[in-house]
Amino acid sequence: MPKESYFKRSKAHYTGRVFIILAAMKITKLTLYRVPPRWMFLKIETDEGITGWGEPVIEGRARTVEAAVNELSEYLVGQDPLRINDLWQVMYRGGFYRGGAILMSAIAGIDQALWDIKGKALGVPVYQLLGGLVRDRMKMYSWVGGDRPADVIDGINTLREIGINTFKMNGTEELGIIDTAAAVDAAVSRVAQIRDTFGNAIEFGIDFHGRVAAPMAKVLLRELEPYRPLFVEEPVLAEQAEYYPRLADSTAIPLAAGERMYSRFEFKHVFQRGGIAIVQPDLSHAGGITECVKIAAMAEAYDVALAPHCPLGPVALAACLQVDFVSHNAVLQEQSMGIHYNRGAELLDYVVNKEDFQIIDGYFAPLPKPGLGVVVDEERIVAASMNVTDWRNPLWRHPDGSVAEW
Ligand SMILES: O=C(O)[C@H](O)[C@@H](O)[C@@H](O)[C@H](O)CO
Ligand SMILES: [Mg+2]
Repeated sequence: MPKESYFKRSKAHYTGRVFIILAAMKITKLTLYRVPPRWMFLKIETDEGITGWGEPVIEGRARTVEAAVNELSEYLVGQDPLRINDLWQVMYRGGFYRGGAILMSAIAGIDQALWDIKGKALGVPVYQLLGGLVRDRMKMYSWVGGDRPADVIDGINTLREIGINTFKMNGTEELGIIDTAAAVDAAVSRVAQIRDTFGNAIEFGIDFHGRVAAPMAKVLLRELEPYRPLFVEEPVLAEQAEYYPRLADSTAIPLAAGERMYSRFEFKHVFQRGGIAIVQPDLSHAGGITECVKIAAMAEAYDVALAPHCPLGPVALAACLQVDFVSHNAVLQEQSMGIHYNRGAELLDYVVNKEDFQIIDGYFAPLPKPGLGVVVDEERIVAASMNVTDWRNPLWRHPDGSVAEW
């Protein structure tokens, strides 16, 4: 049992005349665990016996993020974990270079663990520290169809049996900058089949997954429009963000993006240019809770919805839900249960309080426990980290042998 928490101890010394400032809590150790299927958990320990957990990872580059977290820990050990804002600014600004997938994912996982510590020290869920609940439950969605979107109908039928009615799938397989009518027809017929089978009883987003170049995005959006997908995600790669407003002008389908943008300073250009109806920052890639609540607030000012990206593990999902429950514009939460990447471990395999992640009629309830609200099975994490292979995303090539976007 952790020693009496920092704040309780401090309160006990409030004499009415003087508040004896006790030595602040200190970070004592950071430990990383790479585990199947492709996740990495971070444990931050303190001298008060309170431990926080985070999930810093870039899928396929876990060891690179591990190195970044270890470099940041040189500063963090000995610091007060409750000074989250200052530590975030030091991690972001203190190394001169900033931003990008690796550094922002390292900061994200550390930030998640710091919020976990703070909530545990005060005995409240993180959402209470961010102003309390803005909703009573949070709508979620599930992946169907895998990398090469096949048998989506079976996948949808199976998940509907447990009350899920909102889905996401890949829109295409490899697609050339300019591709054929047959490739377009394959993408459209799959979506037509969903609407034919389920009508409006279900909703679905289509992830172009960065596989579609601007010329083909315009063609596909036009052909998909009659089937009214809930959104089209990453209609083009984030580095082609200048196309978002132009593509948005060509379609009524809401466009979504954000998993490959890593800070407010990237999202602000998207907000200013317009075109994106739903932003999808990833709580484990975009600087963590501290940064994503700011992105959510910016989005709300532009009447843009929030749907945090989360194909990862339970700590990342818990961090997403803490932001969802304080953000008025949060509309949908991705989660990785049954996702085609989860080979070797499933979403809740490392979680003790599985019941808190129950999906009821396609919704999550607020996580009730202090901190992020996830109680990890540390023994299982440590054991799994002993025998882990490095996950890599597939390398796709076009028929002519050139590299294709996966
Ligand atoms: O929307 C999603 O979940 C993502 O596009 C997801 O498929 C990728 O981020 C994948 O995790 C990269 O390795
Ligand atoms: Mg995506």
